[in-house]
Amino acid sequence: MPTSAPAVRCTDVSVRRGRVLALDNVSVTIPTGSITGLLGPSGCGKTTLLRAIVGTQRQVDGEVDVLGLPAGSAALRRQVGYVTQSPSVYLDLTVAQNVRYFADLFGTTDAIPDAISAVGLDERAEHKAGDLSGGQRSRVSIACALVGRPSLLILDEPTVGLDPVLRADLWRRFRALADDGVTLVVSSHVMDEAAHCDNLILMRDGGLVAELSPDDLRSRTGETNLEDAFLSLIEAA
Ligand SMILES: Nc1ncnc2c1ncn2[C@@H]1O[C@H](COP(=O)(O)OP(=O)(O)OP(=O)(O)O)[C@@H](O)[C@H]1O
Repeated sequence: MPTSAPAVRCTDVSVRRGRVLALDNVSVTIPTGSITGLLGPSGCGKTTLLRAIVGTQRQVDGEVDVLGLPAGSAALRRQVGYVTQSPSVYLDLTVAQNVRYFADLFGTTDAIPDAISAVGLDERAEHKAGDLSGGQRSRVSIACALVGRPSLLILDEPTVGLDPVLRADLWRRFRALADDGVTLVVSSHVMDEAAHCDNLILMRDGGLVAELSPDDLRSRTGETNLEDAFLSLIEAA
């Protein structure tokens, strides 16, 4: 189990977006070198919490510390990778050119082959992103984040729209990254993805429901199925 300082510590974080209290006094700790799943129904505040951690969310009340610095600090730009929900890739560039573009920004061109391999796109490296499937484009986005060799990788619903084989493959790759010491935070609204995570942050209506491991979730609720366990936790709240 990781013993170092947490990668992220959120303390009493609240965010209002328009008329909605998107985050309501949320405090969570994300351990280093592990996979943390951020789970909860659509609209519960997952993206807002990820944005607060990355430092792109405006008007955050409370404290968000990332790798020992306030979220959004300039020194974190090279250490935090963020993959947003919709793949942001240049469709007229090849996979390799997309990844190279980010590698040039980070000064890490030597990391290009590894980043492409890590998402299983070696054979597509010279294909235009516009000719790829939606799931493959998502993986190009992930490669663009990986090429900067981030210590903290934030992935917002990276497996949406992927078939079960690709999803399993991507989770294997996330595990390999965590084994290499990278901290991953992965959001999903599909509870069965929780089984791939070391720690879970469960949210509902902008609030924290629980912060625990999948095993603790099962034993606390007496449910083996994680979806049932989440529902049982909500009903008990
Ligand atoms: N730009 C915005 N202006 C006003 N309200 C917003 C804005 N973006 C999000 N919200 C609201 O904030 C709340 C939290 O949204 P958020 O995107 O964080 O949820 P989410 O859990 O990531 O949802 P999903 O799983 O559907 O992506 C929702 O009620 C949403 O309607």
